[in-house]
Amino acid sequence: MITCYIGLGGNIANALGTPRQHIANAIAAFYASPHFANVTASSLYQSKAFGVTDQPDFFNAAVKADTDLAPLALLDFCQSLESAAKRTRLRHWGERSLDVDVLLYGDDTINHARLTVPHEGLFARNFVLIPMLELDPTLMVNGQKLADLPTSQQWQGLEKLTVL
Ligand SMILES: Nc1ncnc2c1ncn2[C@@H]1O[C@H](COP(=O)(O)OP(=O)(O)OP(=O)(O)O)[C@@H](O)[C@H]1O
Ligand SMILES: Nc1nc2c(c(=O)[nH]1)N=C(CO)CN2
Repeated sequence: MITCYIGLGGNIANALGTPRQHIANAIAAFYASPHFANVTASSLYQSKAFGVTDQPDFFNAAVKADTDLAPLALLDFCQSLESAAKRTRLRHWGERSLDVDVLLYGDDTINHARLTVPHEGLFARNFVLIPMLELDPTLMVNGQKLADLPTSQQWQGLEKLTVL
């Protein structure tokens, strides 16, 4: 079993539910699947949209779990959750009903056409870092203690998150 971190996000409702419901359903799927053990989920966070800013606030959360899935099978599982939420995605970095990303897969570095791990932008996105740190305040990635990042340059200019 490998410990993985998954990032969840979304900011628009569709016929199947609100972004909060989509995230809650996705978290429930990790608890329900036989491929995951020791599942823990962060709080839900709300933040201003990062990148493309003329869109509704995002909801984000993270999941930590031990998995027996290989990396690409884990990505398939994440994408099946997006499909189950009938993912709506309007533009690059734009509105979406549900985004499910593989953030970390053990200590592995993966550079595959379909999968980059650690997830690109992980270090620069507070809506990813803060939920991950809630799950493990001592988390290290590539020799970098994530808890040190909020004081770094990359933290500047990002909106403070609200715990719901
Ligand atoms: N760590 C990762 N987690 C999830 N998807 C990844 C990862 N690394 C690469 N990908 C690839 O990224 C592709 C696009 O993902 P997605 O549609 O969520 O785009 P995005 O990064 O959210 O940006 P966009 O705004 O263009 O949608 C996926 O098809 C997947 O193969
Ligand atoms: N706050 C926040 N902003 C975003 C997010 C997100 O999940 N949270 N996802 C995006 C597209 O991947 C673009 N901007």
